[in-house]
Amino acid sequence: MGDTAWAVAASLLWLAASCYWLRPLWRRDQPTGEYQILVVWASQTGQAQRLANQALHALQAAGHAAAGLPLGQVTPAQLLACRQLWLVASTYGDGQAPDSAQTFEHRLMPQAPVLPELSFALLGLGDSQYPHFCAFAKRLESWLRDRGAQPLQDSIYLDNQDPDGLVRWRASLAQHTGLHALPEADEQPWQPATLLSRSALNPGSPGLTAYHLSLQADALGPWQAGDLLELQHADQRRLYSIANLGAGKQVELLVRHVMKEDGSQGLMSGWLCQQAAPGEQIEARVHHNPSFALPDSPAPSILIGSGTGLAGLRALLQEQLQRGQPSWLLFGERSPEHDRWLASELDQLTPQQVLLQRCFSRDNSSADTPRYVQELLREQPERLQEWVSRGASIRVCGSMATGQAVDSILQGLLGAATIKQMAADGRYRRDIY
Ligand SMILES: Cc1cc2nc3c(=O)[nH]c(=O)nc-3n(C[C@H](O)[C@H](O)[C@H](O)COP(=O)(O)O)c2cc1C
Repeated sequence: MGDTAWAVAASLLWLAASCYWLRPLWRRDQPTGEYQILVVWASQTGQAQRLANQALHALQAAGHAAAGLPLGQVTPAQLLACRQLWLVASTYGDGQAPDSAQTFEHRLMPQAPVLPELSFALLGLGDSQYPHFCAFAKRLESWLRDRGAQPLQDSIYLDNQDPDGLVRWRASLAQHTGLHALPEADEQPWQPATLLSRSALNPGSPGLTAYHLSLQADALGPWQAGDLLELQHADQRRLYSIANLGAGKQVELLVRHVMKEDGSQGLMSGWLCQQAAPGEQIEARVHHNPSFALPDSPAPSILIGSGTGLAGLRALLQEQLQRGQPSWLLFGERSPEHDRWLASELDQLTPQQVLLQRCFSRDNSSADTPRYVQELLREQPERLQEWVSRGASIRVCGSMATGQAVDSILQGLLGAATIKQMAADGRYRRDIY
């Protein structure tokens, strides 16, 4: 093709892309959905999704034509056609929408027409220890009110799964569905799990010791990579990322032995990492977290994390190995001598199976050596582009600080729009804590 032909082709492409992005998203003449009631969730780690599913089952059991879907998949036509919206939304990051709902907030919300025929009930999930409590759910509420939608009741903002708020939400569901006995929350029953083995992952590390634990749990039921295990002991409950695939009856965790500044230890981690002897039992149940699972269609994956964030990434890596798909694993810890976690297992994988890159915050070998995973990533923009263009999904697991630093590098290297689109498509997900 000559230069002129290239220029014409490029202009046509640009015009088509502009028309796509600038097309009116909210049109009343679009084909309408068939459901009068929509139950919609915006969830990062599955809790909002579980509560929304419970609401959906209640509405369906009462004979309503209701459909459930994640906020990121709601189309303008569906919202314009439906009469009642039940919405459960968590807040993530620093007052942000969960990753999968970001496109909805930034692209669809600003363009919405008035919705005076719509009624809504909203349940916000959050934690008041964060400065922007339930901020995303509150933005959704004021957006709906601005658009003329009518609240069915006062919105409920749940602080850390506060039981009173949950009772109010269940009561409002019962009132609107006409059902007296609501289906129980979509929780798994508690099951006994026996501690089988415990080994230190980082003996001699300048950081707190972390352990690789294995628990026998015959009645636990299946789980998939990305799911979490909730443990209950002495009135304490904690959620941990499951570190292995759910084929057998043994569930593995990577747990840091938490020591507080006053010298006391974390109650659950103290029990798991020190007090419990092999053979002792604890109660456990699986929390499904489908949004962190890998997309259904096989593709490469980029797994980024630090510390015990390796747990969730290891389960995903095992799934990739089973699928015969390559992974790029970037793992950060403290000491190059003592923090090569799971080295005997990871180092024997072939470069075709996993491109393994470690970095250490206390690595003094040279001033230029990357110390954090975000620095490792920043050094390799071409490789990142190439993996993403091959359809790779990105999963980030670890501390909030790591998650945010990686996010800003990814936005810088791939562009904010690409990251938003990848989040909406399930190709970019974070499990950070
Ligand atoms: C990394 C992280 C950031 C969070 N940020 C906020 C926040 O800014 N405001 C808030 O109210 N809750 C915040 N939360 C609490 C979650 O909204 C709360 O745990 C919720 O139940 C999660 O629901 P989900 O599993 O559906 O995502 C945060 C939780 C995590 C793990």
